[in-house]
Amino acid sequence: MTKTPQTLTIAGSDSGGGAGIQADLKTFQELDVYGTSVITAVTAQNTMGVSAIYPMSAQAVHMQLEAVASDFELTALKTGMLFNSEIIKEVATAIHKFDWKNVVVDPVMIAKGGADLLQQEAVDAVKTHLLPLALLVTPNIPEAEALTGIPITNVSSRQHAAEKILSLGAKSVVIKGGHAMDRDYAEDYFLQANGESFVYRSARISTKQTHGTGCTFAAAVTAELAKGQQLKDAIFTAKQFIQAALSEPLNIGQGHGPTNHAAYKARIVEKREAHKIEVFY
Ligand SMILES: Nc1ncnc2c1ncn2[C@@H]1O[C@H](COP(=O)(O)OP(=O)(O)O)[C@@H](O)[C@H]1O
Ligand SMILES: Cc1ncc(COP(=O)(O)OP(=O)(O)O)c(N)n1
Repeated sequence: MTKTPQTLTIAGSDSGGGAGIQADLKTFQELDVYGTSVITAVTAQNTMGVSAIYPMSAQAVHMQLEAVASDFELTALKTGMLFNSEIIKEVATAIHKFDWKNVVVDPVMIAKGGADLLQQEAVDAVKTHLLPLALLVTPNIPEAEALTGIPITNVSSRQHAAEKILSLGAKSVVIKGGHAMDRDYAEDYFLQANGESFVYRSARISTKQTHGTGCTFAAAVTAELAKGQQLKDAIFTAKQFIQAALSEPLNIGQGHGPTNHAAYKARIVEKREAHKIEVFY
């Protein structure tokens, strides 16, 4: 009997359900993998912003990691909001100890409303302890700039930043283009250590319902890796997943509403020419 692929998200809880652990588990479910979770922080959050953050102790994170490791056969995992360097070190130690593969690092730093989801002191810990363990790192443009110190203003600086992230030890990187609002497309740039690169481009959807796009994208890549997909195919599926999730808004909440995780299964992207994903080499 074939086993359901088992995955893990190590991230913060979003009480509004649009990002963090909640977005990850919904994405795992929609893509037919079993999701486990290690909660690093509890945020009081809704579509209008983050009003409080309660980080878990390193010991609480440690015990959750041990519990998951002792019972599940993980074939991929992702990290999201890790908040401080103590938690980052605990997570890195577990990845080493349990020899977990297919590690997707979403270097979450700042929420849409401006709240710090990673303490400033912890940026170096992400670079030193986590990036060398990553099969894939998925920064948005501001996160890639913070990791590299390179302002991303054009295709060439984006490539330069991606190269610098690989030089920190990650095996591959995708710099997501959601923040390049001046374009009528949303373009993600992928580069891996052997020099191979791809650009994934879709039409930019004009919507306020964008809360949790980054978490959902990284969770979709993780789910596909857990099923044994090649990295570049997993990223393609994730791009389709987020395009569908953005194109069928739920219109929930008064601020930046959540994306619609259920839309991908309805195969909306494949049916609409305007929502096709183009891949450039
Ligand atoms: N308005 C949009 N239309 C289409 N795709 C988008 C839009 N905004 C973001 N995306 C896609 O969502 C994913 C997450 O990107 P981004 O918003 O940059 O990350 P984050 O949520 O971490 O800031 C990427 O695949 C990006 O191309
Ligand atoms: C608990 C928690 N984790 C991560 C985020 C950031 O999510 P992201 O997908 O980058 O989306 P936005 O914050 O840009 O909507 C979060 N807000 N909360």
